[in-house]
Amino acid sequence: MQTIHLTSQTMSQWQNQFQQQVLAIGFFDGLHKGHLSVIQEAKRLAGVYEVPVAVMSFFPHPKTILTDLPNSFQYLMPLEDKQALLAELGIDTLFLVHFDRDIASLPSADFVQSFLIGLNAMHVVCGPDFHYGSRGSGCTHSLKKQGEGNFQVSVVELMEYNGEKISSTRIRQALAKGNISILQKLLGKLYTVNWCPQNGLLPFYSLPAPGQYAVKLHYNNEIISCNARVLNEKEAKFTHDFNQWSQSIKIEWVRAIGTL
Ligand SMILES: Cc1cc2nc3c(=O)[nH]c(=O)nc-3n(C[C@H](O)[C@H](O)[C@H](O)COP(=O)(O)O)c2cc1C
Ligand SMILES: Nc1ncnc2c1ncn2[C@@H]1O[C@H](COP(=O)(O)OP(=O)(O)OP(=O)(O)O)[C@@H](O)[C@H]1O
Repeated sequence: MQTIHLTSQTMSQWQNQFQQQVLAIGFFDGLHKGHLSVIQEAKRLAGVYEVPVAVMSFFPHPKTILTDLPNSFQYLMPLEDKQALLAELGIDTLFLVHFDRDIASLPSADFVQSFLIGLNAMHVVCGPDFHYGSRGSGCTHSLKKQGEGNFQVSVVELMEYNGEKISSTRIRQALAKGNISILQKLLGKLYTVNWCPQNGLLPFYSLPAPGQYAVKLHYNNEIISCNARVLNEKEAKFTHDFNQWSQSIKIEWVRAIGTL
């Protein structure tokens, strides 16, 4: 998978540089089940048309740019994990739009013209609540109108769990409550963070609320079950001593087992 970094300043040089493609669009933090249905539909359509499939995502998260508290945003995964998962899913190109105030102030029609039509998108796939353009004014209806004559739009069905939308926000809220059991239902797999034995939690991951948890440590093709005590947003202690390990450890959060 290739990653193409786009900014509002450099966008003009990418116009008409790509062959026709199907494009899934959104931020996609954590790549939960709702995101996967968008991406899989894009992949399916690309197979039908026999064209490449792309994902367009943004970085940093729009909420970090459009708020007074940019550092309080809790990401679920860093860009490298998103890239690795998208590559595994068979995506050909990741268009990564650098989200800044210039992009945020772009009217929805201008965004569609240079970022979607300009990249030769022939079919765009999103969820029913996708928004874009300044003040998030563009929606699935405007996307269809603005794409007319250039691309079609497919809006996948909203994926829910227990009658509520599966969303990155819901996953962040579940983590903040230490509600680990629901994460697997929303993500389709255990929530995972990367941990450096020397420096602790790596950037762009979020720990669950303070408390005790059963976890699985993945290191050098070995899986070790142990317990974790999360002390605060950045610190946790583990019942397995891995201080001598040199590489980062993948930690899967299996279940909550009690308060501190
Ligand atoms: C050109 C453009 C301008 C945007 N401007 C705003 C904005 O002014 N305010 C806002 O809250 N979000 C803005 N967004 C963010 C979108 O509302 C949305 O979060 C983003 O496109 C990712 O879609 P998703 O959240 O559905 O994944 C903008 C997005 C784009 C592409
Ligand atoms: N539950 C869902 N079912 C179907 N599509 C979804 C679902 N959640 C998100 N999408 C779609 O996936 C793409 C990426 O969405 P986005 O990153 O905004 O996810 P989100 O979970 O809604 O995030 P947040 O909670 O941070 O707003 C968008 O096209 C969005 O409409």
